[in-house]
Amino acid sequence: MIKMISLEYIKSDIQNIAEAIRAVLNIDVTIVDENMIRIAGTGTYVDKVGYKVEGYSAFKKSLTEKIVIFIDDPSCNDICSECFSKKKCKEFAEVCCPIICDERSYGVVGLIAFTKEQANIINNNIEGLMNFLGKMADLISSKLKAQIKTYELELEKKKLEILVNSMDKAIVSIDINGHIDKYNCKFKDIFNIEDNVVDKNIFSILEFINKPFYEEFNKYKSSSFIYRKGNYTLKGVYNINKIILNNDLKGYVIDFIDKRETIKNYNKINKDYIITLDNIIGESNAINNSKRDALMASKSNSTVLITGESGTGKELFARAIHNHSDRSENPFVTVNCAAIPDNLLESELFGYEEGAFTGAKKGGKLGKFELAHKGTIFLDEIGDMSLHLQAKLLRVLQERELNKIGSKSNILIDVRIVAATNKNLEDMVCKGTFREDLYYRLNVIPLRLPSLRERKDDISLLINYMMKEYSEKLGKKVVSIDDKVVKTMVDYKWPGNIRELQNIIEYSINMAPSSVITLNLIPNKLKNIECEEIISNDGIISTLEQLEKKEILKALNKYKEYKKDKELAAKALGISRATLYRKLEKYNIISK
Ligand SMILES: Nc1ncnc2c1ncn2[C@@H]1O[C@H](COP(=O)(O)OP(=O)(O)OP(=O)(O)O)[C@@H](O)[C@H]1O
Repeated sequence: MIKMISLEYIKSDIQNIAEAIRAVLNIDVTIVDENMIRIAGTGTYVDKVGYKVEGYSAFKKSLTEKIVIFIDDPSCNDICSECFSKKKCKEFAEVCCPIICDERSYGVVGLIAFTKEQANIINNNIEGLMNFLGKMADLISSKLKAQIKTYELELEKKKLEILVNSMDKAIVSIDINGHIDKYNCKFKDIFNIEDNVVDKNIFSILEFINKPFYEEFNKYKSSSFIYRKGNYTLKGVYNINKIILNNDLKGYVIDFIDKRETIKNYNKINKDYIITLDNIIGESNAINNSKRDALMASKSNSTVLITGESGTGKELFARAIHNHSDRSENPFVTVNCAAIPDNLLESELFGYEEGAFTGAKKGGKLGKFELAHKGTIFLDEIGDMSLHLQAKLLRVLQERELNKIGSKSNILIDVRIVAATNKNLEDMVCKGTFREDLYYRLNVIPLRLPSLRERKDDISLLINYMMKEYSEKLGKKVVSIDDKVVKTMVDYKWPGNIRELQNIIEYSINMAPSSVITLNLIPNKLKNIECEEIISNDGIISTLEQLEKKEILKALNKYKEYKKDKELAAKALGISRATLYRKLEKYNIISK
C-alpha cells in the first residue's frame, strides 16, 4: 500500500521547497524520485523536470546507499569518474542528500554549483549546507509521510464505504439530536429516498422512530416498524446502537432489516431443491395414480393431506405439488411438527413480536406462516401436533389470519397448506387425540401414497436410479447388480419404504469391492424373508423339518440386531450354539 506513494504525489510542494532553497542560497536545486525521475528543479533544471536522470551519478549513489555526498571537484572525483556525462559536465560542485521516510529511500535533493561563485558558497560552508540540506530532505520526508497517512486513511474510508454499502441491512448514523450524518445505499433504497439527507433530522424522515428514544434507550432499542410513503409500504425491524467515545454519547447507528428481503433470501436458498412430479421415480399404476392426483391438487388452493407410511415420499410429493402450482415462485416452507418441542412450535409457526415474553429475540421473530406468504407451508408429521396447537392452527385455517404472540393486530395470510402424516388420523380422532374439525379442514384433498410393497414393479427402476445416484455421490464405479439381489429386494417387505431402499443401496455401494452388487453385500434382514412367508401360510400343514427351519429363522430374525445373535437364538430355541450352527448348515440358512 505504501509502495504506491512516491514523491510524485507531493511534487508541487517539492517544487516550492526547491525554489525557496534557491532563493536563500542562490544555488540551483534539483530533486529526483526513487526511479531517478526529476520531480522538481530550478534554473536549467526547470525544463528537465519529468525526465529520467540516466546512468550512474552521485545522485544514484546517494539514493541507493542512503548517504550524503559532497563533490568539490567533479573533474577528479572517484564517483564522477563513472558518470556517463563526465566529459560535458558543467558543474563546479555538488551536494546531495537522500530523502528517507520509514527507512526507505524515496529520492534525492541536490545543490549544484554551475559557477565558481556558487562553488565557493558550497565549499566555504559545507558543513552548514549539508545540515541545511538534511533538514530540507526531512521536510520533504514529513510531507511524504503525511501524504502516505492521507492515502491510507482514504483507502480505509473506501473499504469501509464498500463494506457498509454491501451489507444487506440499511444503516444510518445520527448525532444525539437525530441529525443524519452517514448512511449506506441500502438506507436510501429501502426507504425510497432520492435526496441527500445528510444533516436532515431522522424523525422527520422516519416517523416511526420513537423520538425521545435516547432518553429511554433500552425501551426503544429494537422494534418492528411499518413505513409508508405514498403508495409505498415497507415492513421490517430496526435496532438502535449507541456511539460512545470516552464515556460520551456521540450519537447512534440504526440498522433496518427489510422483511421482504429476508423472505426473498429464504426463497433463494430453498430454490435449490426443485422437485417436480417427473423427478419422482416410478411407473407402477399405484404411483402413477398418486402423481395424477398430486397434479390435480397442485391446480387448487385447497388444503392437501398426504398420508402414507414413513419414507414413501410425502415431502417429495408436497414439494412437487408446490412446484407445479402457480405459487411456485414463492416460498415452500417446511415445518416438522414432531421435531420441534410444543412450546417452541407455536413461535416457530406464528412468530412473535419484540418483547412478547422474557427471552424473546431482539426485533421479534418471523413465523413460518409469514415466511410462506403467497407460497406453501408443509406441515409434516401433523399427527404429532399437540391439541393446544391444533386449536391455534384451526383458527388460522378458518380465519386466514394469524395473531403473532405479543401483537395487537392480526396479519392476513395467503398460504397454501399441505400437511402430511404416517399416522391414522381417523383413529386419532376416535381416540380424541386429534381434533375432528381440524382433520376435516386438512383433509380437503386427501392424497395417499402407496408403500413400496404396493408397487414392487418400481423396485428395479428405483434400484437403477439410486445406484447411479450413489455411485456418482460416492465416486465409485458400481454399474450392475446381481439378479439374485434384485429378486431378494423385490421379495422383501420394505417397512422403511424408499428411504430404507436408499440406505441399503448406499451401504452396498460403499461396501462393494468390484463394480457389481452381490448378495453378500446386502444385510441379512433382506434374506430372512422366508420366515415371514412360512408363518403367513396358515392352514397349510408343514413338515417337522419345515417347522424347525421356520423356528430357527424366527429366532435369528428376532435377535439379528444383537451382537450375540446366535447365542441368544440358540438359547431361545433350547439348543446349543453348536447344534444351531449344524442346523443352519443343514437348512442352508445364510446368516451374518
Ligand atoms: N419416488 C421416489 N423417487 C426417488 N426418491 C424418492 C421417491 N420417493 C421418495 N424418495 C426419497 O426417499 C426419501 C424419503 O422421502 P420423503 O422424506 O419424502 O418421505 P416421507 O414420506 O416424507 O418420510 P417421513 O414420513 O419419514 O417423513 C427421500 O430421500 C426422497 O428423496
